[in-house]
Amino acid sequence: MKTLDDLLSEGVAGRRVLVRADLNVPLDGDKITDDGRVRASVPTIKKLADAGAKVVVAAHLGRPKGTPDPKFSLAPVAARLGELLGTSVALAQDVTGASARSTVDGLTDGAVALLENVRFDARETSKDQAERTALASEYAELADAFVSDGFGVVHRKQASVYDVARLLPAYAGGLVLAEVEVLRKLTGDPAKPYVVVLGGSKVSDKLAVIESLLPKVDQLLVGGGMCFTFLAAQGLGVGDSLLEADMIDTCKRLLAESGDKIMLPADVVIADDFSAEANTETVLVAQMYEHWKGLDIGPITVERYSAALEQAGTVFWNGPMGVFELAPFAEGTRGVAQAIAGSGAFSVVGGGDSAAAVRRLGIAEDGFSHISTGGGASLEFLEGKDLPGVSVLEG
Ligand SMILES: Nc1ncnc2c1ncn2[C@@H]1O[C@H](COP(=O)(O)OP(=O)(O)O)[C@@H](O)[C@H]1O
Ligand SMILES: O=C(OP(=O)(O)O)[C@H](O)COP(=O)(O)O
Repeated sequence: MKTLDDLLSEGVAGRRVLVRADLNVPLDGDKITDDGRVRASVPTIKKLADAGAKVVVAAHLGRPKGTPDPKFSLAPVAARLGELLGTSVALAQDVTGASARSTVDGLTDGAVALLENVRFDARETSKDQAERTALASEYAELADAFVSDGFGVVHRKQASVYDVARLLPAYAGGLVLAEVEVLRKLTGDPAKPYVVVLGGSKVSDKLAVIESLLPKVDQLLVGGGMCFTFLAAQGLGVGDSLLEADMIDTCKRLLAESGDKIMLPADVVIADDFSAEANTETVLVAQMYEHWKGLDIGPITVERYSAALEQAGTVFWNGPMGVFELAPFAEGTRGVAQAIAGSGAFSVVGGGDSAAAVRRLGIAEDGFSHISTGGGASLEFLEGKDLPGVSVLEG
């Protein structure tokens, strides 16, 4: 696999280099609430710019529906990236259209431009390889070389992650290399017990991962939006909580096959609305109300999960335990984060929101051995799955 250092030693002055970064940050309106991913992307971009490249950054934000949507514009990200780089970053108004082409044509050596959200073009995430390749060819026309540095997105077989790497000379960026190196420590011979904590809201993505992860771990602690499909599989009513109904049978089977490894919440914080002003109650999982939503794990659960984490030799955590962005539902995530940070285990936390939660809840970052920018990407790596955005670089 060729790396950023190889590209730099080939010489990049005056060459256009397309960098796929993961700039998918949490926003409150147009305010970035955690800029961790932007910061993590700076070193690679800066090295290229300092070496005189014309740097063209491609990234996604959220999950727009394949068409331009101002809510998902990268404008706030372009501004923040410019502040961190100490230079202005031109934002193209489209992905590969007239604005992108003229923005790239206007770049001087060492300057940086950002394309608009790549997911504004439906071909980016298409299942049809020909469609993705057509878009990838348009990216390839904007650059002479490609650097894959968006670790958080390397598990996606998408045009700006995978297909473009087949059309341009492609190199692994510093962030991708660093993340893979740390995560390898978890796939070798992790110190036991190896405890994985899973939560968050990308339920179907992550339920799919559990099956292959279970044989590798000693204990799986489930919280966040993830837990309700398991609780439903146990025959419990979960009200209006996040539920992946077509995965209930899978969860039943997983509980039957590996129930001793899977820990589920004993109590949850429920609310009559998805809001900080909602009425809330803490109830045992068998007592959830119809039409209320489970938005956090409860204190009994935090205590049990903390006890398991105290014993751990290795911990991997992805996905907040609740809607930590709203104060009434932040305590589960805080409690589990504190338990991991205090455990003394080799600990990795991964995922845009999980990493943001650590910082926002004021948990000391040095309590974790590594804070990864990728949640789903880390999980798929730990599962032993091929990461298309990495293996494509291996040729
Ligand atoms: N019980 C829940 N119901 C709905 N959303 C939840 C729940 N618990 C956590 N979340 C949400 O999950 C989101 C993060 O999920 P995800 O993207 O899977 O994590 P990460 O970015 O760390 O990989 C957060 O915005 C959080 O509010
Ligand atoms: O936020 C991300 O992943 P994560 O929530 O698993 O950390 C990445 O930017 C990938 O986004 P996607 O899951 O919409 O493809």
